[in-house]
Amino acid sequence: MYRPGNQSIWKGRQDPGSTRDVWHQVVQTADLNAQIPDGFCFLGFCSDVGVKRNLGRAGAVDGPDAIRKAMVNLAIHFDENTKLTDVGDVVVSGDQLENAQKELARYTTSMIKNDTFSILMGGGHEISYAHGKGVLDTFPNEKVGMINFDPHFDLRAYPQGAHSGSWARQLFDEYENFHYLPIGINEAVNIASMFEFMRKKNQSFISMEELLGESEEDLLARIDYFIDQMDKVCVTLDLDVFSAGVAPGVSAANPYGALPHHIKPLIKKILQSGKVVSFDVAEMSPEYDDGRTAKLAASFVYDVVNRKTNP
Ligand SMILES: N=CN[C@@H](CCC(=O)O)C(=O)O
Ligand SMILES: [Mn+2]
Repeated sequence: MYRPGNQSIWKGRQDPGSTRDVWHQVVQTADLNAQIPDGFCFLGFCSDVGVKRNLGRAGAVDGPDAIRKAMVNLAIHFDENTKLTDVGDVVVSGDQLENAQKELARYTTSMIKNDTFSILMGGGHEISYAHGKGVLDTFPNEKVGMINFDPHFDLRAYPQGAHSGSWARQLFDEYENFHYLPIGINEAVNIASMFEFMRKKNQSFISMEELLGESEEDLLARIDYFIDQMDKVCVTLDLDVFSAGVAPGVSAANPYGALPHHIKPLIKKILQSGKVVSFDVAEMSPEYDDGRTAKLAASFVYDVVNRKTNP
């Protein structure tokens, strides 16, 4: 079920005389069924059905509003030509995850076709099946690469339906033009058959050891190598790639994770490739947060908007 953007959430700090300093002063709201706005659109996916099906900790259903609230006071460092629009949420009705994923994919396709940059906000990582499907349906004859910042491959089987740990497997199963670069893979939390799956599909990955230990230059060379072979790229940031110390508000809190400075320069460089059509941030779970994780998620939304606008 879709619901349009709600202007009442976009309020925050208001310094005397200030009219255009912070995001809540410029973010508009819209109904995607009436018009697809230009610029950047924020679309939430209110779901933790996939997390529950994957036996994770529930709570991500309220993730989109938590991220929005952390975005309201972000500083404006772009000009009047940059439009930011909150286009609301796709909400899972009951257990109807697959229907909601199809709906989110359709809206994503519509936005990309309009040349609108979609920033999708989860919600469990099942958001990325919908995100990937939306991109792949838009470009059926092009090589589409998804870069996933995540300790998990998310290549699990899904005999009882889609879930938060199956989305990449589903995209491989359904699309021959899907290509995948996971970054931050922790061997300890991925079963051996997933490494074998990646080998058979001829896909590479960057481990957590490499993410934390290799030079930025070497990491960027590996990422560039992947992007060079793709026609279009989309990015998903699973907040559980971060250390639990900086991102407690997720289902699978990470004892061996990255810090923001490991990932920020990589995402900035990926955005500079000019091939990125959309971005999602997944697994925001306010239930376990004290505000830290939502602010971290918002800081990446900030980077996406600013690096796309001032590369
Ligand atoms: N999106 C999450 N996927 C992980 C969850 C791991 C966990 O709950 O501990 C996975 O299935 O591996
Ligand atoms: Mn994960």
